[in-house]
Parts: sequence; structure tokens; C-alpha cells
Amino acid sequence: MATLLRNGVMSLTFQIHTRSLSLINTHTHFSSLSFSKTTAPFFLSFRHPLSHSTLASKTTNPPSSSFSFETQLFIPPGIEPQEVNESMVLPGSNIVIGPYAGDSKIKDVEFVKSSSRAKDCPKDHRPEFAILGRSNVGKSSLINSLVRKKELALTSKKPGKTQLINHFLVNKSWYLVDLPGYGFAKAPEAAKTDWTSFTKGYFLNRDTLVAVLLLIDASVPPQKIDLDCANWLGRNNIPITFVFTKCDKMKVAKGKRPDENMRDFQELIRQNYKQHPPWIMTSSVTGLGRDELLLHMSQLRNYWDQ
Ligand SMILES: Nc1nc2c(ncn2[C@@H]2O[C@H](COP(=O)(O)OP(=O)(O)OP(=O)(O)O)[C@@H](O)[C@H]2O)c(=O)[nH]1
Ligand SMILES: [Mg+2]
Repeated sequence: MATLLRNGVMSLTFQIHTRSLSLINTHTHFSSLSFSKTTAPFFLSFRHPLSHSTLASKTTNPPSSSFSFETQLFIPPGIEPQEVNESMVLPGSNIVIGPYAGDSKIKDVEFVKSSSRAKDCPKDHRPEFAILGRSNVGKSSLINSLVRKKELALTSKKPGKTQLINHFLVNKSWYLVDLPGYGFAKAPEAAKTDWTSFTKGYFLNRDTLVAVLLLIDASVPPQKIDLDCANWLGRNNIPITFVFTKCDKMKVAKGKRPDENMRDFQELIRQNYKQHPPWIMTSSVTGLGRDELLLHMSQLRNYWDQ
């Protein structure tokens, strides 16, 4: 089923052309999103207007203009491209919600185990989502925010805190997996070497992996190591969802804003992906994208489960 999902979901990404989009001044809702479909229903894309004001509740000196960019919708199984309308697209993402989306509430979560090798991971065949990203990108914070527990997954200002594959069982039915961050130059030599072998082994051999949530820090420009990682996962047919983190951090005076960094990243990725993977903006500080991400995960999981 994992393979089916990989092929099925990824091949169902299309593009449509849209106009007249506008955003209300909140981080979670499009006020209007109207589609004007091209004659060929195969390519669905929409103009994605990302105003700085949609990304954070706190801004100091916001720039006066917003911008938009072309993106592709992620259309899950069970929907025809021509059925897509604005209310089906999750705010702050390219993700269309379909019939497999279900109860996404987290009622119960427990830490199960830490493994230092892929073959030591739980063997009960429950579906799982792996949280992957650079050290300090906010993996543990995202897990804590999803499950609404402050210190379930340890967070730290010191990069390299998470060194093992940590399994958390949610609602006694599926796993969230916290992985060690990559690209941490100061990690002990041994830990760096282990990361490569055990995480690659994990991705290539874990049949129960529904999708990798690849976290990308939206407060910094695109990083080569993130692009390399996305490309490696793509080449190995491992389904991913880009989760842009720290979208609350508005660096107006210095560097680009999260929405601009996110657009730059997507433009670089576009060259390598025929069909753009799902993506979503989040912040573990403001809760931006939390409910939307859980809903997206529910549809991937339910499709995998059937
Ligand atoms: N402003 C802001 N800060 C965040 C966000 N998410 C995480 N952080 C901060 O970023 C730092 C690293 O967060 P972690 O969740 O520990 O990062 P990690 O990816 O698990 O790091 P490793 O386990 O070392 O790989 C902490 O200081 C967090 O408070 C976010 O959405 N917004
Ligand atoms: Mg961590």
C-alpha cells in the first residue's frame, strides 16, 4: 500500500490557472480563491498570493506590497481535477482536501521507544510519518505543537539534540517519528556517520512510512543541504510533504521574509520535480498550519490504511 500511495498520490498532482485571489488579514484563511481552468485539465496551478500579514501575527515594519507566485495543487486520490474548488484547498498550502480526510484530532500520544538502528524500530505495522530536517529547523517543536504537549519531544537551542529515531504512538493507531537533524557540523564525528547510515536505511526499508514531513526553515534562504535532501528522497520515490517552519519570524530589515524564502525554495525544487509535492506553512510559536497539517496527514493515512 505504501508503494500505491507513492505512485497514486504523486501522480495525481495537476495544475490549473487561476486569477482573482485575495487574502484576508489572518494567518489561516483565503477570502477568495477563484479558478479559471485551462482547457487541459492535467495541469492545475494557481497564483498563490502570500502577503506578509498572512504569515505572522507580529510584524514590526511590514513591507507595503505582497506578491504571488505560481504553484501546483496537490490533489489526493478520490478527486477529479475539475471537481476542485477554493473551499477544498487548505489555507497556507497547495493541498486539496479530499474524501479520505477524516478525524484528525490527537487524543492520546505516548513515547514508545528510541532506536539507534532502523531494524530496531517498532514492528507492529502501524502507519508512520517521519519528521526530517536540518538541525534546529524545529522538528521537535513541530511534534510538540501537533500533539499539544510542551515537552514530549525534547527541544533545545543547542542543535543536534535529537540523536536517535524516536517513535511516538498517536491515538494508539499511528506513529510520529522524530529523527536526528542533518547538517549539524558540530555533532561528534561518530554521530554524523551514524546518521547517514541509519536514516538512509530507515527511509529505504521502512514499509510503514506513509510520508516524510521534510521541514524547511522559512526564515532563511534556501539551503543546498535541504535541496539535496529533497532530491534524494524524490529520487528514491519516498513521498514527501514540505513543511515550512518558523513562518512567524519576520526579518524585514535583514534578509528576505519567510514567504519570499519559501517561494525561492519552491522555484528551485520545481526544476527537479515533475509534480510538485504538497507543501504547507507552519509556526510552532503561533500554531499556524497545525490543524491543516493534521488534516492533510489524516487523508494520507486513511488512504494508506484502506
Ligand atoms: N520563532 C520560531 N522558533 C521556532 C519554531 N520552531 C522551533 N523554533 C525554535 O528553534 C529551536 C530549535 O527547535 P527544535 O524543535 O529543538 O529543533 P530540532 O529540529 O528538533 O533540532 P535537533 O533535534 O537538534 O535536530 C528552538 O529554539 C525552538 O524554540 C517556530 O515555528 N518559530
Ligand atoms: Mg529535535
